[in-house]
Amino acid sequence: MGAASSDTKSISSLSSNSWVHPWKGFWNGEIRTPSRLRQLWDTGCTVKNKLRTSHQTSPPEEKGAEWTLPQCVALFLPEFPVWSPTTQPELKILGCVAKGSIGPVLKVFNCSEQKIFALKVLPKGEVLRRNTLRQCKEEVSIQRQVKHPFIQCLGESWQGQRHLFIMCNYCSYGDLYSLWMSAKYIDEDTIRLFAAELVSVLVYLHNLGIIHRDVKMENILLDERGHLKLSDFGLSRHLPYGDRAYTICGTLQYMAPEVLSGGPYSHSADWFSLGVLLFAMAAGEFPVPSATDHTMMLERVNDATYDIPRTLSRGLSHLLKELLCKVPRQRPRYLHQFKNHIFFRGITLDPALLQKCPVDLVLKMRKSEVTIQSDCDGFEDFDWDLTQTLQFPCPA
Ligand SMILES: Nc1ncnc2c1ncn2[C@@H]1O[C@H](COP(=O)(O)OP(=O)(O)OP(=O)(O)O)[C@@H](O)[C@H]1O
Repeated sequence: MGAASSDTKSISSLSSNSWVHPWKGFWNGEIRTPSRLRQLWDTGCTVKNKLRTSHQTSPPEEKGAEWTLPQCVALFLPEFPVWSPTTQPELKILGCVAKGSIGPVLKVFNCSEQKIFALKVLPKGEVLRRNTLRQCKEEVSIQRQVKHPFIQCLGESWQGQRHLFIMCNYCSYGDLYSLWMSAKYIDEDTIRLFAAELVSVLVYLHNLGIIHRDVKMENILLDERGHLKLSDFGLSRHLPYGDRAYTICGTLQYMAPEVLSGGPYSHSADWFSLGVLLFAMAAGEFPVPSATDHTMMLERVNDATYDIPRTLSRGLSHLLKELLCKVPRQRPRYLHQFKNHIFFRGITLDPALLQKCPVDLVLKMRKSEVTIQSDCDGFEDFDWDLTQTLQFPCPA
């Protein structure tokens, strides 16, 4: 299949220097809550050591006293609650599915539910160092809000001593990128079905006022019936219709020119990314070769004429040209525009009906199940027994 993307890592323009403030606050600040978690932190200790020694500094038992919740817990609430020992599921690590940008994605077995899940592990220190706390909370809050057959919805999220955990259903057929790399050819019927599923997802998200900002093959998982699940809401945000965003973020090869130039941009940037994705699936290579930074990438996108292979149908060629249009407001974005589009003639855009269509290509390629590595990127134990270690009531 086509050329591999040389730069498919998600980027964000958030300054790497700006971690200083949240990190400082992490140690110094106090958040007043009526919790009994108090006096946990002695200046200069590591998070781990502090938690280990916390039982030696038991809080007073005065009734009505106001207690201090340590920032290393409070900062991540309420999106990442602390679970009490009785509600913690027993998880067994089966291996590492991928090394994510901040932490690994693990395959775990939930012994109580007898079911396999994917678990994203985010080290708290790394989240703060990269100044991505707000983004992590937004990721969870958006994934909790959305319910759609072609979206990877959130199972659970919680925090431990040093890590944040985000648990989702496990997709055993991996992601669209692996399928694209291993398939010699993706037929137009399969592309149409995938495109229809993604159109229904993006229209749904945009109607909720959510922009995904990282639509790419690696972030689209395949379920056991071969249907798509849009995942990784790590760069998503709430953006009410009519509002504009300015952060340069996403994955270079998929970014719309208005994102590469620093905005203003809106939901239509997601439609451009879909255009790049469909082009790559149909043509076997990306419309524009990857550059090393966003300035060079912008130059390339601005100069691009898009050589759409003549072998593609008229409908698909039209759709690609429209989605890859450099003028954001001229890209299609409403459901009726897609419903009436020649490429979608004869196919429904109703997610419930789409789910019933078989995806032969994926089912034929069942063998290409995800390879699991035993090396879990340094992650060894679930340090989530926060309340057990502290012997205090759970604040969440
Ligand atoms: N529910 C899941 N089931 C199976 N595999 C998954 C699941 N969630 C994620 N993965 C795998 O893990 C990879 C990384 O996941 P994800 O994109 O959510 O993490 P990330 O830290 O944001 O990584 P990146 O920054 O590289 O996108 C995915 O490309 C996919 O291959």
